[in-house]
Amino acid sequence: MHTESNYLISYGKARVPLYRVYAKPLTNVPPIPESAFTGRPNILFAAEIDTEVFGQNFLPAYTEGDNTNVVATDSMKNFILRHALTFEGATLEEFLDQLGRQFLKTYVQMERIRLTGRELPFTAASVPQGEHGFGESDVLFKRTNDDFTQVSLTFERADNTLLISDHLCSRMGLQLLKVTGSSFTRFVRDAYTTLPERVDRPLFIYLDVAWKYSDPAAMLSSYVPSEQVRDVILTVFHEFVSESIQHLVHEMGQRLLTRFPQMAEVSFDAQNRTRDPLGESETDSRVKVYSDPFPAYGLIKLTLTRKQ
Ligand SMILES: O=c1[nH]c(=O)c2[nH]c(=O)[nH]c2[nH]1
Repeated sequence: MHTESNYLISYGKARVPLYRVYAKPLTNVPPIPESAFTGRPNILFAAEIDTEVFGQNFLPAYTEGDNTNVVATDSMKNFILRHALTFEGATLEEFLDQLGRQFLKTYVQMERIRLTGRELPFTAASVPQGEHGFGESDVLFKRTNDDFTQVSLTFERADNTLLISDHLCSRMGLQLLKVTGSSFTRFVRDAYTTLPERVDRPLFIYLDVAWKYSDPAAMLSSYVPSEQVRDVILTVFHEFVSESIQHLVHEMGQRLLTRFPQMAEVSFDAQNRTRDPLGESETDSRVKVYSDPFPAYGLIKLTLTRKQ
């Protein structure tokens, strides 16, 4: 006996790691004033891929133990790795676009699929180059815990074609500390307020930024590299004297919408990780020491959508 229920179900494989070597270099990226980034060699193309299958036709697997419409998640892992070998593109967006279409073409059992890719960041080692000083190795790469690209694409069937029904591109995990040139003053003061007004504070933020294209096809034809998005964020933070994180992310969002006309929307998740001042030099007021604050952190969000 089962109680009559509504079901929301999905299944898939999470965090399939792949390390593809000698992928196609990314070249001819149009330069922007805030960034030196115009491409990358892709000697090492490393990412983690998640698959999530949605629909109702595999509900019998849950309710009756009938796996007729279930694709083993182990096969999904093999499918991803096999296609990584033949991938001829240069971006995570292209890889997920091809992979999503191939999944739905191969498996009629899948109604809708969401693929998420997270770059595993590596940087080329800096090595001596004879008389030319130091330069980037073309064989040795160093795994970093740096910020990274993340892309999520959802594919579904429509009549006889496949379409991207949702997408989100992002740069995740930025951790930025600006030592001077940020303030936070004139906020509500009452019996609960202990925070002093700070005209100049060392602003430390954790930041994720995400964007959507007006037309998802522009992801391939008019690609926005997350490295350039990161560099726009760094430039704005460097230049702008903000009154708050709210003020800062708004300025970043406006600059991104101006710089990239193909973006329809940009959104931010910012955490305030500013440290508490613990000491100041008596001889040089620029010299200060900070330490960890109370462990809870401020959370600031913003979504900017281009007006039609
Ligand atoms: O930039 C900030 N925004 C806030 O909303 C806030 N609140 C707070 O205590 N410190 C800060 N800093």
